[in-house]
Amino acid sequence: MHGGAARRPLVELRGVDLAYGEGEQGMLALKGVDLTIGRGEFAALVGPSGCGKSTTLKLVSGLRLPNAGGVTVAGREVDRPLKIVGMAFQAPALLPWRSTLANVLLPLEIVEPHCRTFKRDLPRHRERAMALFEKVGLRGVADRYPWQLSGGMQQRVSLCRALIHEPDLLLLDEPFGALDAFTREDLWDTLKALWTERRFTVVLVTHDLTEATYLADTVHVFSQRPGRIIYSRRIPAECRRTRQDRFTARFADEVAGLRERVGHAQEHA
Ligand SMILES: Nc1ncnc2c1ncn2[C@@H]1O[C@H](COP(=O)(O)OP(=O)(O)OP(=O)(O)O)[C@@H](O)[C@H]1O
Repeated sequence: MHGGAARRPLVELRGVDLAYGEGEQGMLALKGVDLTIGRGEFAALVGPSGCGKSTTLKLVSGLRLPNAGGVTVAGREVDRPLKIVGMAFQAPALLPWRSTLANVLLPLEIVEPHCRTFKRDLPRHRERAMALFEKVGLRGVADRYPWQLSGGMQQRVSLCRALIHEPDLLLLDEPFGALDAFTREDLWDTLKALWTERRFTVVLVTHDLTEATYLADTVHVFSQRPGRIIYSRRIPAECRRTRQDRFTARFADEVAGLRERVGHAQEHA
């Protein structure tokens, strides 16, 4: 089954190969990847280490171009880095000499077309950042520096920075991987609330099958390298409404089913 096929697709990969390096020195990271993600969908990419999940995000964002096949976002072929995406990674990568607010406003300050009117629009941007802070539980931190914040707070700031320009597409590469379990689970709910309200499209790379099952509409499992998608599973809505849903037999079955597929991919290297 291919999740999102029923909705208007926002992201499409068709027969995509991607190699790092050239000729005999080259290494094929992805081979024949087909993936469709519907507008407003929350997709998770899981699979064995090194199977090409992060590489897939690089292709979607235009940081890498495929050696074969095509990548389209919103119906247009991706042939250069996209400006309509927000991105967040495992390391929050905040600039230590900038306040929290200045970190969050950075994309608006440097990326076209926002940078042209940044000064003029600053009051509006500030207001939007404050509303985001409020939403993600970061009240009162605007003037603090990143090094004055906990790891979980820094990751919340990174999420705000990824969302400040109201992107249609949010790409997340293990954003919760380095956090303790309690903070991670709080952030799941923060992200879920933001997504439920705004319905941007999300592509989340994660090793955590509980996280994938709780957050995503559709989970895609990659094979061992060279990666391709070997299984796509639409997660029933009743598994991921509230945090209590994570403690149900239904949820456990979903996670177990995915674990089996990932295990199978690992065995068939
Ligand atoms: N810039 C690069 N140059 C050369 N090889 C690379 C580069 N980036 C990734 N690779 C290789 O491509 C393969 C896929 O990497 P990628 O980071 O996409 O996998 P992943 O599934 O995200 O891995 P993990 O789950 O361990 O984070 C790996 O073998 C990796 O070593």
